[in-house]
Amino acid sequence: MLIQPVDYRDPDAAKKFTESLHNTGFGVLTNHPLSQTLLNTIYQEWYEFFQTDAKHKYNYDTEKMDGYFSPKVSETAKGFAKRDLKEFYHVYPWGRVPSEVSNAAREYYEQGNQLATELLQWVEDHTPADIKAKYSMPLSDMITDSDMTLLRVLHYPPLNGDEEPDAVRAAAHGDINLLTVLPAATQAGLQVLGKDDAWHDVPCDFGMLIVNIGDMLDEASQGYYPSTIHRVLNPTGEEAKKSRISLPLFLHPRPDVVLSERHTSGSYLQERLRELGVKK
Ligand SMILES: O=C(O)CCC(=O)C(=O)O
Ligand SMILES: [Fe+2]
Repeated sequence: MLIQPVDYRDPDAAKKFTESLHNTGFGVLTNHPLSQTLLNTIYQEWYEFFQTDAKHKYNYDTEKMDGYFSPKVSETAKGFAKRDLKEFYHVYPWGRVPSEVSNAAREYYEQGNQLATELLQWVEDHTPADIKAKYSMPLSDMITDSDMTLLRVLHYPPLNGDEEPDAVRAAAHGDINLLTVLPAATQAGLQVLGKDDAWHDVPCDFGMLIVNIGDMLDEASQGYYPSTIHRVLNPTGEEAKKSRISLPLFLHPRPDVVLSERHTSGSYLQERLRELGVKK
């Protein structure tokens, strides 16, 4: 399976990009409008933040889910026994941002949310009529005034060899939300499970933007846009001595939005968070 990067400036970008999402659950954009300077600032200052004990002042709120998730509470992917080798911080528009970092993450949240909104419109415009007829409302309306979209700043620490056997940076999982927007991280490692049942590297050259479908859009589109399983591999050799920082933005609808006959966005999220072991 080859995920073919699409140039955001191509007049046919929306068509090519949504075809890729339909066929693979993933799409990759080049020449996207997100500021690389802003991304570099975030990678640098949050890397430094994760090196300090200050992070513990912001331990995550078990109800609202904003704040810092240490490696001890980090997610266990559905069906796995070992926790992922990662720590992360959830930024919500109404939530806490550490005083140790600048406003860059909030600025990026705005930019990322705007682009995600445009890409969701592409998805909607290229949904076949029979599938579209089953959306409870236009996709763009599902996110209007939503304050559930979250920016996750992820730090995968260097591996020192005493990790539990079988523990990986991110075990195979699908995302919960509608769409995920993920700028190329500071290191390779992201792979997607193809229809051929083999793992494939996701193109991740510097400056690329990776977008993938989450379970909520899979549910609402009855699988037309498939949520695809992905993982982050442990690096080896010299790469293992380095941290990896990545920055997924998870686009979420309002909790009251009806996704399907079975689920609202709210009921779906609560079920999935319990499965991940981060919520009781
Ligand atoms: O770090 C990455 O490249 C991907 C992270 C991811 O899949 C997630 O947090 O859901
Ligand atoms: Fe993911």
